[in-house]
Amino acid sequence: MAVAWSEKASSMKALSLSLSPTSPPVFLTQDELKKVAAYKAVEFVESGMVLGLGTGSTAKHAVDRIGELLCQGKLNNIIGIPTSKKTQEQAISLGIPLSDLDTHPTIDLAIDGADEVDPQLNLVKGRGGSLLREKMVEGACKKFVCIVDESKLVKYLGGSGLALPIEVVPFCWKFTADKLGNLFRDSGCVARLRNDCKGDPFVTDNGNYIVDLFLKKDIGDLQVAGDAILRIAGVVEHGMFLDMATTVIVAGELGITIKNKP
Ligand SMILES: O=C(CO)[C@H](O)[C@H](O)COP(=O)(O)O
Repeated sequence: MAVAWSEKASSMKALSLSLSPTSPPVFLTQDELKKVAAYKAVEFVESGMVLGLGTGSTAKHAVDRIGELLCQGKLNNIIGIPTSKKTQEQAISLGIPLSDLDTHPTIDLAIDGADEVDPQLNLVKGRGGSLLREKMVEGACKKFVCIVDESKLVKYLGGSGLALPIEVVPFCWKFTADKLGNLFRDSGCVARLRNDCKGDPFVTDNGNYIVDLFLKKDIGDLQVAGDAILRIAGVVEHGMFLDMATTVIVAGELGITIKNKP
């Protein structure tokens, strides 16, 4: 479904879409596209749902929108399960009631962004560092709607040239990083510890580190690669979300495309 923009979507009031094929497409910024995808995803939310709340600049728009609809009384009895401390803080500031997986092990719907989306709707996530909680929450969902702007679409995971994040325990992280690099050595892989803005190791919400894998080419069977990564002692989780997204909403210059898992 390609839809032409009728107005610039800098505010959601302005976000009305025209189905007329004659409407000229309007250029939107990347953040506006993220907001468009996020607002579309929130249309799937119904009162009474337990919701997985994603992390990142795209998911932030969805959480804002859910808070706005709650405040307006257009949604009721929502329970949010945040995927990071940052999202937890945002949800609290918006008055979204929160819980956790211990209390709500089944989630109706999760909405979250991604760093890469391949044609089979496999994802790379975790460049924001929240991949472990995201995978736990989104793995517990009946429906996982992934929201991206079109720059996130790739032919194969790793194809953007950006990192595949791996969460590792801090203990002897270099040993683990070397093992990860060796695993994909034939693909020219480089493994690098992620640093924060002060140059110290980036620490996740779970007290772990992130090793970023820069893959130079297609690593082939993703399930096999993911299993091999998880077999390395010291690895906590990897950022490939395979066969997890039930729907991907892509906002692009020509409109919204909704891709559903077959
Ligand atoms: O996986 C994530 C955080 O761990 C994010 O969803 C991913 O990095 C996309 O972020 P953004 O919406 O800011 O582009």
